[in-house]
Amino acid sequence: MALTCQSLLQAHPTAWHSATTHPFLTGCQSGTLHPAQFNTWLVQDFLFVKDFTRMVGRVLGAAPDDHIDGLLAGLGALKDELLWFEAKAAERSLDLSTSPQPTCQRYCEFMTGLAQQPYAVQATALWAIEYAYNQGWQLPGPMPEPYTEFADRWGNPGFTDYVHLLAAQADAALATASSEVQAQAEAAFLQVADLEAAFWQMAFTAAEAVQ
Ligand SMILES: Cc1ncc(C[n+]2csc(CCO)c2C)c(N)n1
Repeated sequence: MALTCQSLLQAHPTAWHSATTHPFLTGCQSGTLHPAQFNTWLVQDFLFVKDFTRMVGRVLGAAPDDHIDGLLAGLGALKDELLWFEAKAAERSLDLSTSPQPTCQRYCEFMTGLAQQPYAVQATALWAIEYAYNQGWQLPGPMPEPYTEFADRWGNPGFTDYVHLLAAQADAALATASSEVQAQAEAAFLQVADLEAAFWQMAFTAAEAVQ
């Protein structure tokens, strides 16, 4: 039977739980997160999203005809996303021209390496990266200010629909993939889960020194 996004979630509940639940997110919800922790995340995630945009461009280059529309819509939304990150950073007087931390760097290198993988693997990783935020920002429950807009941005019905589309596209590609490619897709899913958990941890601890 072909691998699907749903079967990946069912096979790896612990890894996915670590990717989508973290004291960083519950700290936003309870109001106990230190601003330095949030600001570290904001700056590093801007750097991440810039590289993610390049990755989506490469996925588009590998996509079958009937996946182009959906990926183009995602790329269009990323233009607004990057401007929004810049506005949020300006509100907080944060300098975005900083270096990526090692964990962010590692995640960006993973995304660069995906270009060498078959489209089914790229589509699976793209879905997992987006779904991690779609779930992670919603799971703690309603977010108080100043985090409400962050949770709404990735929890709103339009973004949730987009993530469902990405899952359908990944499932379609996996349906005709060899067992070797399916195994590569599973490995990529687990790498995304690990990198997501590490990214939260990076923001949560990196700021301790300046608290
Ligand atoms: C570490 C990290 N992982 C996943 C995302 C999710 N994500 C990447 S780009 C984007 C905008 C819409 O496509 C979203 C929600 C993130 N931001 N940061």
